[in-house]
Amino acid sequence: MSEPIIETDALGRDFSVRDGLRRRTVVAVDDLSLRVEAGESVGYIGANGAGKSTTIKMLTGILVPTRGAARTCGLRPVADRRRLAREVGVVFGQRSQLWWDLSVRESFSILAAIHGLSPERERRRTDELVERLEVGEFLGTAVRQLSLGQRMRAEVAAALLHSPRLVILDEPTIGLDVLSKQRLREFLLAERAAHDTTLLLTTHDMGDVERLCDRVLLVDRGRLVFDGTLTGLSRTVGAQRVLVVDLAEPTPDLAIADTEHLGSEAGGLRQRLAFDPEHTTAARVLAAVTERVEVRDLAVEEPDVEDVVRRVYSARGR
Ligand SMILES: Nc1ncnc2c1ncn2[C@@H]1O[C@H](COP(=O)(O)OP(=O)(O)OP(=O)(O)O)[C@@H](O)[C@H]1O
Repeated sequence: MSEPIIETDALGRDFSVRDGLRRRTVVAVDDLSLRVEAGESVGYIGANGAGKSTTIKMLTGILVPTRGAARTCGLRPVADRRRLAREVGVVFGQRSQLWWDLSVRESFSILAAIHGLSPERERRRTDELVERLEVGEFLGTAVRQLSLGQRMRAEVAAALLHSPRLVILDEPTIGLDVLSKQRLREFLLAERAAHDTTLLLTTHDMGDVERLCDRVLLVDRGRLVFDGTLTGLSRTVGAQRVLVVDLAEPTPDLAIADTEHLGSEAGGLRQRLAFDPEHTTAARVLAAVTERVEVRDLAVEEPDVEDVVRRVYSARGR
C-alpha cells in the first residue's frame, strides 16, 4: 500500500484552562489513530468543541501534540511545517486567508511567489482556477469588497493555487446560498477527479458530507467514535428522515403508523412526519397520508449532521 496522506497514532492534545482561581486540563483530542489514503474524501464531523479544529491544527503543524504522533503527506507537521505548506491547502470558512485590501489577482500573485511557482505554472494554474471557480469577473476587486460567495471562491482558488495533494476545508460552505454551495461542491469534486486530491473537511452541513465525502469520521469529546460511510453512520443511530406534506385543506395533526408527528404549520396545511427508513418508506407514509387527505406538494428532508451526531451522542449516554 502506498504512503497514507494522513496517519496519526494515539494523537492527543490537552489545554490548561483557568477555572476560577484554579487551572483545569481540557482534553481536546485523545487517542486519535487514523489513516487517510491518497484520493480519499473524508468528512470530519462532531458537535461544537468535539476537537475538530484542534485535530486540523495538529495535522497542519500549527499546534504541537501533547501525546502521540502525526504524519501529514509523509512529513512531521511541526518539524517540517514549511515543506508541508507546499503539500497542503487549507480553507477556513470563517476566516479569510487573503489580503483584505489587495485585489484577488494581487493576492494570487503573492501566494504564487510564496510557493515558488514558476511564471508558467502560476499562469496555467491561475487560469484554470479562475475559469473553473468563475473568479474572473472580480479578479481586480479588493477582497474586502467581495460578497461571501465570491470570497469563498477566491479563498478556495488561493488555497489550491499550488496544487496541494491534501486540501483541508473547515466549514467551507458556511453561510453560502444554495447555488454557491452547489457550485463549490461541484468544483471540489472535479478537482478531486482531475488531480486525485485528498479532501478532509469539517462541516455541519449534511449536504457537504453527502455530496463530497465517501468516508465519515465522527469525534465526540476528542475521541473517534465512528469511522465509515454516511449510510453506515445513519444506520447505527436509525437516523430519521422527514416527510413534509402540504395539504389541500387545514387538517388536524396526522397520526400515521411508523411515523412521529414533528409539527404542523399554517393551521395544519403543512405537516412534518419523521420516519425511520429501516422501518418504512417515504412512499408508504405518503400513501397513508393521501388515504386521509389530498396532498398538494411534498418534500423528503434528509437528517442533518447535527441530528445524526445528537443521536450518536445520546446513544452513548450523553
Ligand atoms: N487554545 C485553546 N485553549 C483552551 N482550550 C481550547 C483551545 N482550543 C480549543 N480548546 C478546547 O478544546 C476543545 C476542542 O475544541 P475544538 O476547537 O478543537 O473543537 P471543534 O470540534 O473544532 O469545535 P467547533 O465545531 O466549535 O469549531 C473545546 O473544549 C475547546 O474549548
